[in-house]
Amino acid sequence: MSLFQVNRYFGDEFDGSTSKESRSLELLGQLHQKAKEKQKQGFTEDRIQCSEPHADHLDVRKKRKADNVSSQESPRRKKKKSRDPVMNVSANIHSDPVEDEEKRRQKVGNEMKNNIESDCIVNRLSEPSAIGRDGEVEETEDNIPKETSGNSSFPSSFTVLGGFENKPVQKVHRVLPQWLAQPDVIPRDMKSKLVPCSDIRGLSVSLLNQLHNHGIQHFFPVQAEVIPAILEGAQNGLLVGQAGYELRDFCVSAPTGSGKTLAYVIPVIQVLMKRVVCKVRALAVLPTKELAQQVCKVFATYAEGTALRVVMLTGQKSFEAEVASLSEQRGGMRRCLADIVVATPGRLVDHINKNSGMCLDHLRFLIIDEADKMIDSMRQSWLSQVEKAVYGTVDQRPQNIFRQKAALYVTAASLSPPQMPLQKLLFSATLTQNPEKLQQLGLHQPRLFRSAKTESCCHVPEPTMDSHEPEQFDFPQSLTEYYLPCTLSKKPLIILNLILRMKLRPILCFVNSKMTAHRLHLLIQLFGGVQVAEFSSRLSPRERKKTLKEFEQGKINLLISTDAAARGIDIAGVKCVVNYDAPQYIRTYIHRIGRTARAGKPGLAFTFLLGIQEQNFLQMVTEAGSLGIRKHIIKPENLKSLEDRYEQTLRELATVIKEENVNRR
Ligand SMILES: Nc1ncnc2c1ncn2[C@@H]1O[C@H](COP(=O)(O)OP(=O)(O)OP(=O)(O)O)[C@@H](O)[C@H]1O
Repeated sequence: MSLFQVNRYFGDEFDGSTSKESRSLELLGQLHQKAKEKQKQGFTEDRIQCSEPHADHLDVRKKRKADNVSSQESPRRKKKKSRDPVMNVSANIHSDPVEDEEKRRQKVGNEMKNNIESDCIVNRLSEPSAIGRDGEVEETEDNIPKETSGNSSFPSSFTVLGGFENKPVQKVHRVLPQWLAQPDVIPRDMKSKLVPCSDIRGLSVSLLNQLHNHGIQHFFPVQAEVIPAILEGAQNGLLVGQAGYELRDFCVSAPTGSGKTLAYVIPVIQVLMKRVVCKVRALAVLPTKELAQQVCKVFATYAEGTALRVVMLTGQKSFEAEVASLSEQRGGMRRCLADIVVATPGRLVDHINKNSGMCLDHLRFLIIDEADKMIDSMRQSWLSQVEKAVYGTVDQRPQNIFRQKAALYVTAASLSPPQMPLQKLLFSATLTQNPEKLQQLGLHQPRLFRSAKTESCCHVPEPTMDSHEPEQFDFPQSLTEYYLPCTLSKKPLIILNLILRMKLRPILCFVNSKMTAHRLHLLIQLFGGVQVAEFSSRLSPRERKKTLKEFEQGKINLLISTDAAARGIDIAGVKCVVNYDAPQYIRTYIHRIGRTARAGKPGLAFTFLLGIQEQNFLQMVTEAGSLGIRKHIIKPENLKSLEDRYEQTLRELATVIKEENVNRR
């Protein structure tokens, strides 16, 4: 017995009562009838088209012409065309009725096949490599223009891909504003361009004495350029800008360690020392607590012997203690206790919003140090909060004749009442040359001071919109840069070799994470022979301060740090910087290596590079304007004697880390 019985479907009308033969004959008859009807229909349509000229008429003639041409074509091509379902209609009319059933079934199959073929052709059009591989495809290629242009057997719903003209995209050249394109040049050579302090006009004797007492007889080039420019703007005193106008803002771009801090500390002290009433007139904003602390110390040093008071707002003290240092209540009045405020942006905003004693109505200087970093933190909108606190709203403004007003176009109305100037002073070793970024700072008629060898060297490469051209920076002249090709496993041995064998100490060593800083510090501590410490956000601000002090005092030979110490930190006597982990960005590299070779003193920078990092890193550094980075190879035999001890230390380290993890839980 068979598992399946195969029955044939004869149509809806077939009820099984008539015999199969008579049913077939009946169907054949129906087919004949349909064929005759179709033939008649075609005949009538032809006659209508002949008698009534129509737009389609031309198409039909073209089609017929194409049919005639196709009849003269090669048999292979003919065969291909005969698969077209449209062409098959007329063939069916004159065919043998017995074969019709079979052909009908084939027709459906052919239609599907033709559609698939058309698809393939369309797809091949977008694949130039596929065209012309064999005769058939070449034939298709010949037909493309005819078929896509209108009367084709192609289903019109297909979109033909490709065929776009490959036009070269033109570079959009931006024109830099004049102040960026033509800056005031600061000579690069720090040693030969020193200017005696007494040559700068407008500095008081007491301030000159202070400078002398701190071993400064000459100003560095950046100081010699910027100090007189700031003093000049303050010739009219604190209340009115030069000739009654709002003052120009300054941007200063000079290498690390070139003395930018004194370039603003000295003139600000000089201008403010004549003040009568204590008000916050200078505000310096810095990205980290350590930097704010350092700058605050410099301000305090040079404010000694004057009535000026310097206050720091970084969160190192409690909020209440900071509030008390800013103002006091006396006789029903709030009295300001700070002339110069040095702050980090977060803490500053806290005081603006929560401390009623924080009054910026009389602010004369807004100093933004590490300006490029501060632009990055602009999302915190600290600057707009400061400006709001300075200019206030119309109703909040005090009714005195001198009032702070945001700088506008100069008109008779804008100059009455006289404007009380607020001048922004921006400083960085890696100041952006991107006008759009600088625009975020709302600068008023800015003036740029930029370090360069000669005036002609000060050309700022114009950025193009489509290519992110690398920015160029100035590197310290007294710095020698090296890179050390190495493998991951050899890195700890190499740093041990630098400090134990080559006697390069103190070393400031940078890593990319606080975990690496901690573990490398443990490893070297366990190895012995080196006074090592770590510096990262793992430590409290108090611990960090203590560590930096000990490093400065020479109690620590090797300080392993994250980028927390990369910017601005001024530690005297750092002879060597090591990039244990290569920095990812050029700005990070410039600030890290800038912790040595400061104030014109010599310094060394070593960067450990894995094979995979070498090419990109060297390209990045060269494009940024490095004075030259040399290869330094440490011979494997130099590391050999350290290896046994190192292996043992690694095992000890594993135990220590395990214990640490247990204690943490
Ligand atoms: N005229 C000068 N004579 C001698 N030493 C100076 C002079 N000016 C500054 N210095 C010293 O040079 C060192 C670097 O100065 P400073 O920290 O201001 O550099 P910087 O340009 O701000 O560097 P960075 O970009 O890294 O912050 C400091 O130790 C400072 O005391």
